[in-house]
Amino acid sequence: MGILEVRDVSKNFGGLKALSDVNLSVAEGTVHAIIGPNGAGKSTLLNCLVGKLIPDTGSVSFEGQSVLGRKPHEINQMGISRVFQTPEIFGDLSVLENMMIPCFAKRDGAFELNAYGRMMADGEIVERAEHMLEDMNMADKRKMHAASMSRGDKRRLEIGMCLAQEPRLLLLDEPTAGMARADTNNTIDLLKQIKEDRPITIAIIEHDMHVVFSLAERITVLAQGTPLVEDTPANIKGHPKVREAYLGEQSGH
Ligand SMILES: Nc1ncnc2c1ncn2[C@@H]1O[C@H](COP(=O)(O)OP(=O)(O)OP(=O)(O)O)[C@@H](O)[C@H]1O
Repeated sequence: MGILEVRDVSKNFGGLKALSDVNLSVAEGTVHAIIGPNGAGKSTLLNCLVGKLIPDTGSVSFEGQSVLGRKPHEINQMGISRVFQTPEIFGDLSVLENMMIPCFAKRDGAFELNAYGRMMADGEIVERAEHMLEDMNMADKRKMHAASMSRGDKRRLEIGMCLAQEPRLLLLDEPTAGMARADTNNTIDLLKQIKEDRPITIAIIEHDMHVVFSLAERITVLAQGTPLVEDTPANIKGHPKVREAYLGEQSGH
């Protein structure tokens, strides 16, 4: 059984079948990519995993426990962390202050704005955040305003903030969307490093095939709300059904 098990999940929006009978098993410790043309249902599926949407039918379980009916923050506490398409960082705070927030939340269960002063004076949290920034190769940027960093560094910080919560499953929603090639390659290297250093499982939605084939060990291709095929990258590359449903549409992106 995988660390994440999706069984017969369907989701309709009015008359539109966004997902129909989706089955997906993500093996522990792997990088599993979910690809597919625009409108295939990738984001809808991801939203069903993190509690932002509730499937009409089917089940979703993480480490054998159902996530359905739980709120996003409860699912996060179960060990699933999600990195959004647009970096979710606090632009007005420094890089170090940003990193301190998930470190504080991990230790104390939650972060509230009125805890800010207490957090700033907390040596253990400062130390933990500095350690995480070193891990992310960002120690030299600790005093920078988060808003003033490049898109690639913002993404690096955000991924680090997710890792500070020590998730066992990291969900990435198009982590390189809108990035220049150099930032994309840095993000690929960072994710490879994270994978090497930690016993973590990664599920990634991505349009950029360079990113997918650089990272993924398994690939599920979604088309019109249904998994078309799941296989290794080598087999997906040459699969006629995939070429027809997806790779043929690459020029549209
Ligand atoms: N909240 C919603 N209300 C109505 N329809 C929706 C909603 N969210 C998604 N859809 C529809 O469901 C289908 C699947 O959308 P989804 O965003 O999951 O696809 P996707 O594979 O993530 O696409 P993209 O690659 O463009 O992000 C699409 O037809 C979309 O228009």
